Amino acid sequence: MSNSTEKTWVFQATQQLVMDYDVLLRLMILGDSGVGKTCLLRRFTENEFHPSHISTIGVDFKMKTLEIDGIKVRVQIWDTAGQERYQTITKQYYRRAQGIILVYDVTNEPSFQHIVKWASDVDEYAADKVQRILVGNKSDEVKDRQVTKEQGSKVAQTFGLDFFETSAYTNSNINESFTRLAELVLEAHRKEADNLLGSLDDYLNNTALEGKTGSQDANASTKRTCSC
Ligand SMILES: Nc1nc2c(ncn2[C@@H]2O[C@H](COP(=O)(O)OP(=O)(O)OP(=O)(O)O)[C@@H](O)[C@H]2O)c(=O)[nH]1
Repeated sequence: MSNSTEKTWVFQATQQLVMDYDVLLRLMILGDSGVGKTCLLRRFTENEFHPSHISTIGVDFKMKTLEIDGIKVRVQIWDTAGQERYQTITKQYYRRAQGIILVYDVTNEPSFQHIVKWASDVDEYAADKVQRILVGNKSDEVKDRQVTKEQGSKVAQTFGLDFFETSAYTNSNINESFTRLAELVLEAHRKEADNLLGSLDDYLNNTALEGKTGSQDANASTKRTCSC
């Protein structure tokens, strides 16, 4: 391959990568050790389920692209360790998350009670605008259930969160949960983007008007409008 062909190929490949999505979102999964955070993520990104529990060390992440309202949304999802000893590390990632899934295990009452603690950590360490949903995982475990759907729903209502019961094992409500969180983040940030675009429009309209009324500035305002 000649040098210039190689450069063209690299440019095209890079361009392809760059064009692969419209928006990048950063989501995060929090909850006690063993509630199924890694399994939820693997089911969502790879459609796989692993019956063994290998505790996450620190933070891991996976990516997936979704299409929401015609927008290609690339989601980067951080899977955090539930074990207490990694909390100093994981808390360092909270601030950059735009959306957080708080997970408990419906067969494990203490993991449900700890949701209050996870939610207060989010309040303390995450960004003000962070979007959150509540997930009760392992809904397939009918016999061993300790937390009812109504209890989950009530806590979600108290915190003002959307609520899903999921099963990474049977693939129930997995896409729905992740997609809902991505939608909430998009909504929150779209308002911001719309406001910015609104201000830009106002600015351009005003400078265009100035251009019509004031002869001195006419050229300058036309240039500003064109360069956008
Ligand atoms: N029955 C059932 N088991 C599940 C489900 N999700 C996860 N598990 C099991 O629960 C155990 C823990 O799952 P993990 O995904 O490793 O848990 P985790 O929350 O990532 O744990 P840490 O990394 O220690 O924080 C594993 O044995 C999984 O197979 C589910 O939906 N149904």
